[in-house]
Amino acid sequence: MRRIDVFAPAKVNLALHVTGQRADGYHLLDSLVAFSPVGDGLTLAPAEGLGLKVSGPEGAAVPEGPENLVLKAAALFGVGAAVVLEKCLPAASGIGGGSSDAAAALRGMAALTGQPLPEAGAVLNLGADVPMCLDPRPARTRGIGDDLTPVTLPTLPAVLVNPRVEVPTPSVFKALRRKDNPPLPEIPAFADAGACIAWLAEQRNDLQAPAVAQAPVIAEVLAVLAALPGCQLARMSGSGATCFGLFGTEAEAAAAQAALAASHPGWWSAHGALGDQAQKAAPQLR
Ligand SMILES: C[C@@](CO)(OP(=O)(O)O)[C@H](O)COP(=O)(O)OP(=O)(O)OC[C@H]1O[C@@H](n2ccc(N)nc2=O)[C@H](O)[C@@H]1O
Ligand SMILES: Nc1ncnc2c1ncn2[C@@H]1O[C@H](COP(=O)(O)OP(=O)(O)O)[C@@H](O)[C@H]1O
Repeated sequence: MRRIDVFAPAKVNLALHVTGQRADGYHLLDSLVAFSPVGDGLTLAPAEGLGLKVSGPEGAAVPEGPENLVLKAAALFGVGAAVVLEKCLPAASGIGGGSSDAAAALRGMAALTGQPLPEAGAVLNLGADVPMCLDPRPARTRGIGDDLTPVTLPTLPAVLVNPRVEVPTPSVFKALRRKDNPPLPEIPAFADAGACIAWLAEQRNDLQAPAVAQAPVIAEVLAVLAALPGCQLARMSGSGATCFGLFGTEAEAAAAQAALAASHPGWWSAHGALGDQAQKAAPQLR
């Protein structure tokens, strides 16, 4: 029987500037995103009806019913499928796990059925982060996350850390004081990872301060990351609470993650070079 495997990479907001708010309450963003080789795995097979089984180390935190974004995405194709989600990314953590799962389900269902991907409006309806996760390459994202411009970035060795507190995205946006912050400047062509990190250091995540106010442990995560040998920049992703540290080499990032896992065994962490995961995320027929 045909079976499709699809990888759903974590999304990282390297910078996230909140530049305005629409009449419907959604915020206008100007963000630079890249994708991690760490993520969730989906397997899809033909079936009479639509069904989902969730497994994996982080599976207990996500719903298995129709509210799971994987089922909402798969339902857009109007045919049955048996889907297994291997959940490795912490849920509601600012690295778009649910959005990336939904995007992977769309890629997988298109491969399984031969149908085209749903139109842009239906994809965006699943979540503001789903369009950027559909083709997981570095991009500048504007609008509410749906206006995408591909960018070329050097790969960025990184450590991801989540202190295991959930900060709901709506409450972080609500707590934001200023909604009319300056956008990103023009994104230059970076000579190497060091030049990119130096430029990123001048940018911001405008959601970081309101997230820290709701979950002060995020400040501790940022301080611990910044103190790891070789860490050149520590920042929060999305609406948190996951933070990332950027390093000069993958060996430094791996060593830093090992040290952090030993000193803070209660925190989730992972390492890998942020960049273009489109190839790894392409549906594989088994
Ligand atoms: C903040 C970001 C940055 O990439 O990432 P995460 O923290 O979710 O990873 C995203 O904008 C989140 O995208 P996503 O999680 O898909 O959002 P949605 O489900 O569409 O919206 C959840 C809620 O977040 C708020 N929201 C979301 C996006 C946006 N541009 N403005 C908003 O105000 C709204 O209150 C909305 O009801
Ligand atoms: N497949 C899924 N994975 C994770 N969360 C999901 C999924 N489907 C639905 N959700 C719900 O979506 C919410 C946001 O999850 P997620 O997309 O991981 O957040 P974030 O984008 O902040 O990392 C959670 O509260 C969770 O219950």
